[in-house]
Amino acid sequence: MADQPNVLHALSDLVADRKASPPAGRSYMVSLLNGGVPKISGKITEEAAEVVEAADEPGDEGKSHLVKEVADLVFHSIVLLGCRDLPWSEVEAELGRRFGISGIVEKESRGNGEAG
Ligand SMILES: N=c1c2ncn([C@@H]3O[C@H](COP(=O)(O)OP(=O)(O)OP(=O)(O)O)[C@@H](O)[C@H]3O)c2ncn1[C@@H]1O[C@H](COP(=O)(O)O)[C@@H](O)[C@H]1O
Repeated sequence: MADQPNVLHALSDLVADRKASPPAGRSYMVSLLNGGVPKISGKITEEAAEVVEAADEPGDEGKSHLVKEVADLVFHSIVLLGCRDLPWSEVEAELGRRFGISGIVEKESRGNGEAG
């Protein structure tokens, strides 16, 4: 699975499956889903802080740590989306919609001021 390009979709599908039919055994995903938005949001806050901490760690070890922390953040974000019955494909579609549009232009189109 780790080498497959669509692991994000597979994880998103798994969240929906776990939500619909929680397995009998231990499942971290199910423990997150049982805690709902407050629990998952708390983990996302923690994971975001860990990404920031890892961001400027030196060398290859620091880079490897940063990758792991970003993976944790993305994983928990996918679980949050699933908790709200949203598939990862909605995020991809939104990023696809924005692709090629300057962030400054895109933010102006939201009607709430300048980017950055
Ligand atoms: N991709 C993940 C995944 N990424 C991160 N995690 C868990 O997220 C948690 C991260 O929490 P913490 O940061 O508190 O962990 P930590 O050990 O303190 O880490 P650091 O603080 O050192 O960064 C750990 O328990 C990780 O195991 C994940 N748990 C599950 N998955 C996927 O979800 C699938 C289903 O999982 P279960 O529902 O548990 O079977 C698995 O097969 C995996 O494919």
